[in-house]
Amino acid sequence: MGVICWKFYFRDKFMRERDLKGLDLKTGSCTLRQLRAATNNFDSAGKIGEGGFGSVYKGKLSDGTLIAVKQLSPKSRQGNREFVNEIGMISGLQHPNLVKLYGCCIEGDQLLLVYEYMENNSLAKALFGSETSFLMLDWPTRYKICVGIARGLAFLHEESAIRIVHCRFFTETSKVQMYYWTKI
Ligand SMILES: Nc1ncnc2c1ncn2[C@@H]1O[C@H](COP(=O)(O)OP(=O)(O)OP(=O)(O)O)[C@@H](O)[C@H]1O
Repeated sequence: MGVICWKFYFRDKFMRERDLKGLDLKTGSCTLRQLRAATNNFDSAGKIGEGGFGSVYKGKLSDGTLIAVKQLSPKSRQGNREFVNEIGMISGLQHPNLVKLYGCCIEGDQLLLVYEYMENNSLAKALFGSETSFLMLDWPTRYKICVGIARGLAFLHEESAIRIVHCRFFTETSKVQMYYWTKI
């Protein structure tokens, strides 16, 4: 049994490394050590969400930049291949209404994506969250949020170098920055 697990582990690791080598990444890379330091060793107190890939942690780099670190869970419904696709697709995309990808980290069995931190978390939490995350949004602000989302989607669908159809769009997938600047 142990030998089979060992074989699968190394097969997965090899395939992931092979997939990543083929990608022309237009993003930086971070070390696991940097991200451990930034997130206080992935302290559960700093966990800000859970998505299809796994947990998301708030962190602070040594230069003071706030970041959101997505950690691929070994039990992730989405697999290594989707993770690699996400890096490949979004690493080259830039738009004011897309969350910036600062870099990624592939070390040992850890797969991590590092994004700009969005102060007000997800739109879902702003609209339907608990007392601490709920935001009182007036109609002009809601309108501004909708326009931001529409601009981001229009960019992905029609303006970016590679056309991307966002198939999983929910209030959870849009993030709200300070002053209600919305990004997807
Ligand atoms: N950049 C960020 N800044 C602040 N909070 C974030 C950020 N990214 C994710 N989060 C929080 O983590 C949660 C999960 O995000 P995540 O992007 O992993 O999942 P998702 O939005 O469902 O998309 P997917 O799983 O398809 O990548 C979000 O709902 C939000 O609460």
